[in-house]
Amino acid sequence: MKTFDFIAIGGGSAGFNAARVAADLGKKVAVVDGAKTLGGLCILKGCMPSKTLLYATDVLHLAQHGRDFGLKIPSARVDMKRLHARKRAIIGEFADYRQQAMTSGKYSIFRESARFLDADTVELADGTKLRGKRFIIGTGSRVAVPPIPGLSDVDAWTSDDVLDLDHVPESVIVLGGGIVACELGQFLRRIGSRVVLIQRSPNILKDHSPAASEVVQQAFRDDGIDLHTDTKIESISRSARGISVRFRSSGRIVTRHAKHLFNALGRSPNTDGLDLEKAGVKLSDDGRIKTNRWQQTSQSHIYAGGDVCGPHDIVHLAVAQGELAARHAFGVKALKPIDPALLLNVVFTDPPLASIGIQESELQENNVPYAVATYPFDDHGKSILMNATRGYVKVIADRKRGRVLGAEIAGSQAGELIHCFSTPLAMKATVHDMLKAPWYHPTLAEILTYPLEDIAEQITAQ
Ligand SMILES: Cc1cc2nc3c(=O)[nH]c(=O)nc-3n(C[C@H](O)[C@H](O)[C@H](O)COP(=O)(O)OP(=O)(O)OC[C@H]3O[C@@H](n4cnc5c(N)ncnc54)[C@H](O)[C@@H]3O)c2cc1C
Ligand SMILES: NC(=O)c1ccc[n+]([C@@H]2O[C@H](COP(=O)([O-])OP(=O)(O)OC[C@H]3O[C@@H](n4cnc5c(N)ncnc54)[C@H](O)[C@@H]3O)[C@@H](O)[C@H]2O)c1
Repeated sequence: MKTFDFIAIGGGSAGFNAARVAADLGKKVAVVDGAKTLGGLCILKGCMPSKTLLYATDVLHLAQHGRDFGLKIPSARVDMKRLHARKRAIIGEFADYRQQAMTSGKYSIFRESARFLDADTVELADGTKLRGKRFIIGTGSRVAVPPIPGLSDVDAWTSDDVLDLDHVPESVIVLGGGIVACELGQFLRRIGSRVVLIQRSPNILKDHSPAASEVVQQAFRDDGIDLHTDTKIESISRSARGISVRFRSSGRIVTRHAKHLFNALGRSPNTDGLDLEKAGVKLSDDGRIKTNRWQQTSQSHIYAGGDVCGPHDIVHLAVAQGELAARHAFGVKALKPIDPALLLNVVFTDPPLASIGIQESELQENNVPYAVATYPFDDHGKSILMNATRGYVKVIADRKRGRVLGAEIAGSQAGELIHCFSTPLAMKATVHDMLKAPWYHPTLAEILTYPLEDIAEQITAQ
């Protein structure tokens, strides 16, 4: 049996980065991954393919609205074969780069799935047994199939299928209103499909404020998406018209038909088949692996990172968790746990949403006084000339000193603009500190000075 200082089970964002750090610390490392293609979700079927496609439909949408800018663009349409080929080429390059890094000899790679025999040993599907002094479990997540009558009987698409389309589907019913449903539902609509989107809660993107969700909801309605919120799906069935979904909405039963069904109802952690009980690794109530602030599971030498433990399926967090776990496992000094007060979230719809830090709902729940100011994009020079007038920016700060606690942006370039707050939040800066910085004119970023100035005035007036 081979023995390693560190074994990463799963070579995605969490496992790969944990293994890289452990190898850099001079440890003997193994990565075990049972996937047909190495690279992990983000590169192969998550962030990168989805953003390649969404960027293309952002360009398409601008071209189709050329008239608004005084341009004559006779027609702009998607060429799905070319878009598909471009996505494959880009993802192929990213995957090659990652695969080279993984097979460079820095650590041993085992292309099999693993399961625990006990807290120190894993067995691979080919029967190989590996002993580890420390482990990280980074096995990721898979699409969930909730118990909705009929859902498991129809051949529903997942995000994997939508990301690999090489034609425009005539019509699609999207189940769910989370990030996957919204990003890819809008993509489908913008390439020309008829899209119905059915969300259970009163708003899509329910992890964001209702006001931010409404900015995207209005854009979806204007795009022609048949949007239904506050619903309860009763049943799904196959019909002569393809797929039919019956759901309750405002006390009425509504039925919608489409050629295809897209299940975007969430993801579940990949814990099945790992025999975690043999290793003594415990799960939380939500089925994810339970970890402490150093990413240790209930067995202190077994760590977990990424979607398998959460609490958020966000790639920079999976990377940070993997790196932290490896450093902690080998006693690197002066480590800091991941700060939940710096949570950063971006939704790549058009317009996009982004938030960082503590949001108003959390402060209200905890009765924490705060100062807040918002400013609309339709009153800002640069966004007006860009015809990007939907939405607003919001800054939240502590009421005494004006320390920035959080920000929310619903509108053009939100995913880029929100990073104006990353360093100030990490450095515990105040609105006054941020106002000392130069802000170039005319830029979109300059809009942020208005809520910052508003809060500075609120504090002076106290
Ligand atoms: C459509 C889509 C778009 C997304 N877009 C974004 C985005 O824009 N930004 C963002 O931050 N996040 C995004 N995400 C989320 C992000 O992709 C994930 O949070 C992240 O990739 C998870 O990384 P991970 O290391 O936990 O898992 P993965 O990258 O999934 O890695 C898990 C690895 O474990 C392997 N494995 C599983 N079981 C076993 C086993 N028993 N033995 C051995 N190996 C095993 C798998 O083969 C896989 O390679 C998106 C997700 C989706 C679905
Ligand atoms: N831009 C990004 O960072 C990005 C992009 C894509 C995915 N992701 C991550 O991937 C993860 C998975 O995303 P997701 O959108 O698949 O899952 P999700 O859990 O975020 O969303 C699922 C949605 O489906 C709804 N839903 C559940 N059951 C329902 C029912 N019976 N009827 C109607 N609606 C129902 C839920 O209310 C929820 O809004 C997320 O955690 C997300 O953070 C991130």
